[in-house]
Amino acid sequence: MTSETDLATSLEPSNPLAAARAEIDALDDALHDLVMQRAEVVARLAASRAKAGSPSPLRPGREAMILRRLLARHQGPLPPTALVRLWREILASSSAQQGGFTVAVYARSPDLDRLAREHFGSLTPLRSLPTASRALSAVAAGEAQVAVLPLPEEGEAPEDAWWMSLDSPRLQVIARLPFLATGPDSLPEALAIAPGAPDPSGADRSLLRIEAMGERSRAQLTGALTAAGLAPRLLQLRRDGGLLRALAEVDGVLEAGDPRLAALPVDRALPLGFYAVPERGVIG
Ligand SMILES: O=C(O)C(=O)C[C@]1(C(=O)O)C=C[C@@H](O)C=C1
Repeated sequence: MTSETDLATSLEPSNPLAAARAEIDALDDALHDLVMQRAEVVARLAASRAKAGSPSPLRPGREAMILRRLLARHQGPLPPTALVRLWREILASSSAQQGGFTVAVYARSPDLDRLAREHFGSLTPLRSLPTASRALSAVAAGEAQVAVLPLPEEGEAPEDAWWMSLDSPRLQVIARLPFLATGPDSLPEALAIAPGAPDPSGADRSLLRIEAMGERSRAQLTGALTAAGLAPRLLQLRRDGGLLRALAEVDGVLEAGDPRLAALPVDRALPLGFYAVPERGVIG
C-alpha cells in the first residue's frame, strides 16, 4: 500500500487501519495525560523541602526499584529493553526538572558515551573527557554531577584504575550501567560516580578498597573478608612496591563505620559506594 492509499483508506470510518489509529490516538492522549501528571507530582516533590540540602536530585536506588517493579509486571510484545529506555528518559527528565545535571564521561570508548546516554537520557548534557581522573575532577569541582567510568578490570593501565584514588566518601559509586542487559552484546559495563552516598534499592552490591602493606595472597584476603562476613564476589589486586591495593565487590550495602570493616586485618578498608544489582534479562 502506498502512503496515498494508506491515507485515503484511513479516512474511511469502517477501515481497520483508521480504527487502530483512532485507538492509538486515544492511548497516546491517555499516556500524555499521565506523563504530564507525573511531571506535576515531581514538580511538587521538587518544591517541597523533602530533598532539600542534597547535592543532587538523583536517587539511583529509587530508580532501580521503579524499573524492577515495572519489569516484574511487564507483558506483551514491547521488549523489556524498550520499556527501560522509555523510563530512563522519563527519570532523566524528572531529575532535570529538579535542577538538572551534567554527566562527565571518560571518553575511552564510544561504548561509554552510549551507556551514559542510554542511562541518563538523550537530553542530558554529556562532557567527554580524556581521562578517568579528569571526569572525576569535573564532578569534584561541581562542573558535572555524575562521572561515567569503565567497570574496573584487573591488570588495566594504572591511569585507568580510577578506584585506587577515588576520594570516598566525598565521591562514591552510585550506579552500574546498563541497568538492564539482555545478552553479551550489552557489554561493556560502566559505573556512575557522584558526590555523596547512593540510596539503597533493596538489592545492592558494594565496592570496597583495601590497602595493606606487605605480602598478602588473594586466598588470604578472600579468607579474611569472608571471615569478617564480607565474602567477595570479585577481588581485584594491584601491587605497587610494598603496597597492596584490592578492590572487592560484596553483596549488600557497606558503608563507612560498618562493624565488619573493623575486623579486617588490613591497613585501610574504605567503602567506595554501592549500586543496584542490574537486571539480567533472558537472552533470546
Ligand atoms: O523519588 C524521587 O526522589 C524523585 O525525585 C522522583 C524520581 C522519579 O521521577 O520517579 C526522579 C529522580 C530520582 O532519581 C528518582 C525518582
